[in-house]
Amino acid sequence: MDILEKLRQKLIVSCQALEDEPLHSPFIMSKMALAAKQGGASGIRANTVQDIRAIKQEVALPIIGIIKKDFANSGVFITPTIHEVEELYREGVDIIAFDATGQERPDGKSFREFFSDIKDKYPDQLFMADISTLEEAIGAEKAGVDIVASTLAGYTPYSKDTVPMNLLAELMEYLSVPVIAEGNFDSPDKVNKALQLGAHTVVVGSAITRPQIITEKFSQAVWDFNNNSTKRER
Ligand SMILES: CC(=O)N[C@H](C=O)[C@@H](O)[C@H](O)[C@H](O)COP(=O)(O)O
Repeated sequence: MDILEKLRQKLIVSCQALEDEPLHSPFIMSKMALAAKQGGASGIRANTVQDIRAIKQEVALPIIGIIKKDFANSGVFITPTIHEVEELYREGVDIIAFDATGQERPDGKSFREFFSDIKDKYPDQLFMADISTLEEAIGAEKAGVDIVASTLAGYTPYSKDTVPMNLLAELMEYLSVPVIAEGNFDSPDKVNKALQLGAHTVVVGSAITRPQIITEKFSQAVWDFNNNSTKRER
């Protein structure tokens, strides 16, 4: 069975912790991946060759690989240039994901130029386009990507007000390639709704693998309680 078929209507868990996050460590990400697998995940999304290598030692699940890299001259940070694609290809991942937004890229190329370079070089690799608008999604599909994902909805300056679920509904209407729901699908209800809308699969990250963000939600509940004037004293 091919990878896309294996992932159809399944859960993918994103196991990522950047350098400034408490769980930053390939070892910890590999254990997160194991926990995700035990909880029923069918795939893992991971950042950096080091994390991917550690995760492969721990679980035999399909991997969506990315390399995040910041450039001073560009807002594009998910697998931004052909160099990161080369690193991921050399390591070997089932799907390589990258920024397919309309933002200026660090190498000065348009998305189309970037994609045609990597497709020419690696014709058999599966490629996933992380987009933030319907227009970018249509452009990515036309360019020939294998998968489109809503990952960057809300993260580009011009998509700040986008509700990922609404964008997903639009993507389902206009695209023919498989669409992955990713980015703030942070509850079981939203995962269910995304699948009902026709998402090929759903990627969940922070709500499972970023404990500092999970804790914030509980802290907020405590803060709300303490700042509520109808609070009952005992
Ligand atoms: C914008 C950005 O940097 N997104 C990243 C993409 O790889 C990850 O940090 C997210 O955790 C991932 O997309 C899953 O989304 P969420 O954590 O909302 O379930």
